[in-house]
Amino acid sequence: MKTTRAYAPASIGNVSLGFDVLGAALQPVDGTPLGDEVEIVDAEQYQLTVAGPFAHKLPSDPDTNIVTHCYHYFIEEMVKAGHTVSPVAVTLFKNLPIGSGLGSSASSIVAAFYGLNEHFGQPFCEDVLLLMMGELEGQISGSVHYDNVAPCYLGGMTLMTGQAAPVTVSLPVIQDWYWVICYSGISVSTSAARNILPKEVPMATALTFGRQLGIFVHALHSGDAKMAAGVMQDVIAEPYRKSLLPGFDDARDFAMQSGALAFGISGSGPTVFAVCNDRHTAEAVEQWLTENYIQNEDGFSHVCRIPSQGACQQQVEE
Ligand SMILES: Nc1ncnc2c1ncn2[C@@H]1O[C@H](COP(=O)(O)OP(=O)(O)O)[C@@H](O)[C@H]1O
Ligand SMILES: N[C@@H](CCOP(=O)(O)O)C(=O)O
Repeated sequence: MKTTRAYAPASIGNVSLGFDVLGAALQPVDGTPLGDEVEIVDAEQYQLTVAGPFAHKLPSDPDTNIVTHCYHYFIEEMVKAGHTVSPVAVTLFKNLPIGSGLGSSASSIVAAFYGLNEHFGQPFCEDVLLLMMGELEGQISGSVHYDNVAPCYLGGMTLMTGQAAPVTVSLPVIQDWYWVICYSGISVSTSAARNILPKEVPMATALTFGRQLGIFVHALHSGDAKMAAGVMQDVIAEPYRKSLLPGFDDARDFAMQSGALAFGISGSGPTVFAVCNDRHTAEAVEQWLTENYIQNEDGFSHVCRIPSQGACQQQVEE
């Protein structure tokens, strides 16, 4: 019986300066896995089982789990494309907290689509899979955005093109940077955090957004870390969303005074991230955030790098 196991990492959406168009995959430096996993096995009929530390926070009806939606969508597309299909049973290992700002739904979606594509012999190419992933992410958050699914699937830091092919391009990353992330333990719904944003932005904000994104991409390509960090401010979402994040301003003040190069909200929060030049500063910021930003036993923090690999297959235990 064929079994496929797939892992898809956590990610930072927006990265402060690229609302909905910029994202980065995450990998803790200590090697701890930080992402959802799926195991897919040939079966008589479709069935979803959930396991893992955050499984109990998922909707109890498997039909409302995003992984089930991914399965039906994938199978429909296979049939439309003339492929033969056979049912599978899926186990989702829900390792990422829901509503955390770490691309939790994206991680489940990417693990499911990537795993199914591998299981069925890669019927779909990268861009087609990405379009499917974005579509499903849109069903959860209320609008299609690729800033979590793209880095989660492909790894690295990715910039969305707004085109069907390529959906995304990979940016160079500053290899020296450490990315501290801290999840406070509370849940913030992405769709609610989108609804509090104004539907239009003033001209001055649009000009700042465009300038920052252009300069950031230029700085990454020329390896200018100082210039890149200098434009990592969120003029679109953070001014509104930080009211949903208790302790946000204190956390930013501490991180910046401690030598962090940038600080912001990961996705729609409540996870925050700090960019640091060296491991010592990163560990000091992580320790402070652990002691002061975390609000309950679900919270955690990690010092991370941006991995070049995104979703991957894992060895199946016999
Ligand atoms: N496999 C899944 N992973 C995460 N959320 C899921 C999953 N299946 C269904 N959901 C539902 O989707 C919504 C995800 O909320 P959202 O705030 O977008 O999470 P996140 O920002 O962590 O991706 C929640 O209502 C959750 O119950
Ligand atoms: N660009 C999106 C990113 C949401 O990320 P999540 O991890 O909170 O789902 C947004 O800012 O709404």
